[in-house]
This record gives sequence, C-alpha cells and structure tokens, in this order.
Amino acid sequence: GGKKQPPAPPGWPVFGNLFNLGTMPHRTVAGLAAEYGPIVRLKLGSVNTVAILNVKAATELFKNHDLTFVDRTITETSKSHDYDKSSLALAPYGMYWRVLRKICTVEMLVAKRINESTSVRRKCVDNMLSWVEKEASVVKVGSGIHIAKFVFLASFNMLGNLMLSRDLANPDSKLGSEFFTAMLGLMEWGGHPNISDLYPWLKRFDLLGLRKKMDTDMEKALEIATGWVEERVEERRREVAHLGERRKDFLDVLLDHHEGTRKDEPERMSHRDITIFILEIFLAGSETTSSTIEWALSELLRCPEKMARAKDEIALVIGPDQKLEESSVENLPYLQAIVKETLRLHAPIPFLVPRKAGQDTNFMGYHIPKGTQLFVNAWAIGRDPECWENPNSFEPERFLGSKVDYKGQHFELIPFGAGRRMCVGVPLAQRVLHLVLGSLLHEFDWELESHVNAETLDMKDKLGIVVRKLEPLKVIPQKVN
Ligand code: HEM
Repeated sequence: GGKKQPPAPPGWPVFGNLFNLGTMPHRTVAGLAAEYGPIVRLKLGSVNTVAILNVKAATELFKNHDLTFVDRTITETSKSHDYDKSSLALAPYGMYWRVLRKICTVEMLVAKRINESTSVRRKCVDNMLSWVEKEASVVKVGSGIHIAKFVFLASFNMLGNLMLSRDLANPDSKLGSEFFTAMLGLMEWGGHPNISDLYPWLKRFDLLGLRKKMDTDMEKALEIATGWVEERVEERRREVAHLGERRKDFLDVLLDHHEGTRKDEPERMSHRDITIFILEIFLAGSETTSSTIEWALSELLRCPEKMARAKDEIALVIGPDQKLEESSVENLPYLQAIVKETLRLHAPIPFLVPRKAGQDTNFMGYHIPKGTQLFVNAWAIGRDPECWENPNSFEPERFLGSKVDYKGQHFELIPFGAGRRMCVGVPLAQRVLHLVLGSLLHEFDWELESHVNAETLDMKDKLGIVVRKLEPLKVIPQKVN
C-alpha cells in the first residue's frame, strides 16, 4: 500500500480549511461526505485533522482502531493550572487513566451506588419544578421561560450533591454562586475556538485572551473546590469513630482510595487530582444534560401528537398526584425512545472529545500520520442515510421494539462515543435525562410563546463545548393539577 491520504477539500495557505467550517462545523463537515466520502482530511490552521462521517467508517474505527486513537488532543485552555495533568477525559491511556476510570465505573457510576442516591436526585428535581412554577407565575402573559437555564441549574445541583453532598444552587450560598460563575467561565473559555490551538507557535501571545480568562476562573474554581476537599478531610478525621452515618458520596470514594493506597504507588491520586476530578464532572455532566432536555422539548413542541403520546404514556403509568420516579422509567418505552431520538439528532458533543493518532496508521486504505487529530462526527453518523430512514425527521417511534441504544455497541447511535474512551457517565446521564424530562412532561403542559408556533420555532444550533440551541427555547408551563 502506498501513502494515500484521505481526500481533502481545497484549503487556503496558512488557514487551511478553517473558513470552510462556519459557525456549525458539525453540519458543514457532515456535508463534505457527499463530495469526498466518509473519511475527510482537513487542515485546521496548522493542525492535521481527519473527520469520520458515516456509520461504516465509525464501525471500522471503534472495532479495529480504537487503540490507535485512544489518546486525546490537548487544547491550550485545558492546560490552565495543569488541569490536563489531572483530568480523566484528557489523560493519556495509561495507569492514571485506568485507575481513575475504574473507580468511576466500579464505585461511583455503577447501578448500586446510583440507586443509593435516588432520593437526592428526586429532591433536586422537586426544587427545579418549583423554580419553574415560580418563574412561570412572574413572567408576563404569553411569554415563556428559559427552560434550559433551570435544567442546567438542577443538573449542576445534582452533581454537587452526588459528589460533595452540597447544595450549590442555594441562593444563600455565596461560595456556591462564586463557584457556579467560575465554572460557567471554564465552559465558555474552554468551548471557544482558540487561535492558540490552530497555530501553536502563536500560543505565547494568547491572541484571544482565552488562556488568561481561563486561568482566572480556573484559579477561583480550584480555590473553592480545594476548600471543600480540605474541609471533608478534616471532617473525616473527626468522624472516624462513628462512620456510616453519612451517605458515601463521590468525594468519600476518592478519599477512601487516596488513603487506601501507599504513598509511593504510582496510581495514588493526590488531593489536587481529586479536586480537578470534581471540576471535570461538573463540566462533563451539566450542559450536556440541559441541552438534551431543551432539544427534546423543542422537538416535542413541534409535534403536538408526539407530545400528547408521551404525556398519555406517563399518565397511564403514574397517577396524577404521584411523582415520576426513576424506577418507573422501565415502563415508559416512549419516553425512552424520545431520549434516544433526541440524542440521535442532537448529539450534545457532535465531534465527541477529539482523539489523536498515537502512531502512523492505515485506516480503510488511507495513511494517517501519527499526531493527526480525529473528529468522529456523531451528528453526521446519527443522520447517516445508509442506516436511518428519514434521517432528518424526529420519529421516536423508530426505537420502539428496536434494540438500538447509545451504550456503545451500536455505532449508528454514538452520542456518548464508543470504545475505551466512551463517556463514563452514561448510567447517571441516563437516569437524569429520563427523570428530568419525564417529570417536566408529567407535571406541566407546555406551550410555545404567543408569537411562535410549531412551524416557526427556531431550531438552529451553535457549537461551544456543547451544541446548544442558538435561540434558547422559551416555553410556557401550565401546572397539571
Ligand atoms: C447527555 C449527557 C452526556 C453526553 C451526551 C456525554 C457525551 C460524552 C462524549 C461524547 C464523550 C467522549 C467519548 C469518546 O471520546 O468516545 C464523553 C466523555 C466523558 N464523559 Fe460524558 N456525556 C454526558 C454526561 C456525562 C456525565 C453525567 C458524566 C459524569 C458523571 C460524564 C463524564 C464523562 C467523562 C469523565 C468522560 C471522559 C472519559 C474518558 O476520556 O475516558 N459525562 N462524554
């Protein structure tokens, strides 16, 4: 075999294909498949990138080349305060990653441990429902509320409770709101395209000022979270006599591990590592969840008969004066289908978390040099016409009686990725998505604002760390009695 590289659209000197991308790169890049095929080479500034655009190529990737592309590309903002050195999502495929990933899958994000915290999530959802109701009562007639904001707060609060047993959405907590603001900053600066990543030799000029902004917010977030970790270490010291009174949260699991390993063991997590892990879970789990819920509601508001079907299903299983519990979700196949269909059409992280080639490799007849960045376009894959009928239309029915799910075995539906680096939060995300969406549908009737209707609702998206709606969904909730 020669050294045939994947086809590439023509680019500009210096800029490469940067201008081909536009504001919705997942859509633009998906569109290249028609002319260039499912494996496309792009030059983003000076960075060699390959994008995977259909199910066939993704299947080959995850089945036979997962290990070649198991490491991540590291962005300039993620190096702030050495975040990348402790991050699970960015860790090289080695001992540290393996140990931390195992703690996650075996001790934190496993069904048994998730079951123990059911009431915590219930409480956070109840809070959210009352925020929604309250806000709806103060906006003027015909205007809606920004629903994603409340779901985001609730998800953030849930994660704070699961990890730290702390209510960060409590408006009286000054520290909580400072932390929240700093974390919003991390998401903003981390999701913004950065000249420093496109032209590494310009890094030191930090032309967009993103690294500087990141450093400021990272410092604040770390300072606050470090305080929480230290406080807990103290508390545990005092508590040793009567352990078992408190529910073991993620922080306890991590500290148990820290204290259980010998100091000279290479896989020992430092307090710094633990603190950064906490930030990472907030970053990974909040906006992904709220964006999915916002899209699901938007799609349902465009199809009143599907909205009605979802509400009818819930009403049949859950009494009007009962709450929707996580344990009821298994009896709500249509709700489950709605979540799948939403993730198919609106993968919140449409290129997954970028990977890179660990060595020169031959992929489906193409030569891909070591160091090449890899985008797996989950958005395009979810709409691959070879695998999906009417790929662009919202039809949850397609999943009824189908085995296809997002757990990494069906490469046509990979909003959480697949292979070794697949999202570690799936079991939790799955609970939260169904609980939140189901509760919103059960407790309220939803209407669009008076000047909008199903045909005119804006469905455009934009890409940050997460794809969200360009125009936030504004909806009018009507409490169901
Ligand atoms: C709708 C919700 C979510 C979506 C769509 C999502 C999606 C993803 C994707 C696409 C990846 C990269 C996968 C790959 O490279 O193949 C990822 C990685 C990750 N996710 Fe999620 N995620 C969600 C929720 C969560 C939650 C709730 C948590 C934590 C509790 C979480 C923690 C992580 C972590 C730690 C990684 C890095 C894994 C690694 O590199 O080994 N995610 N997620």
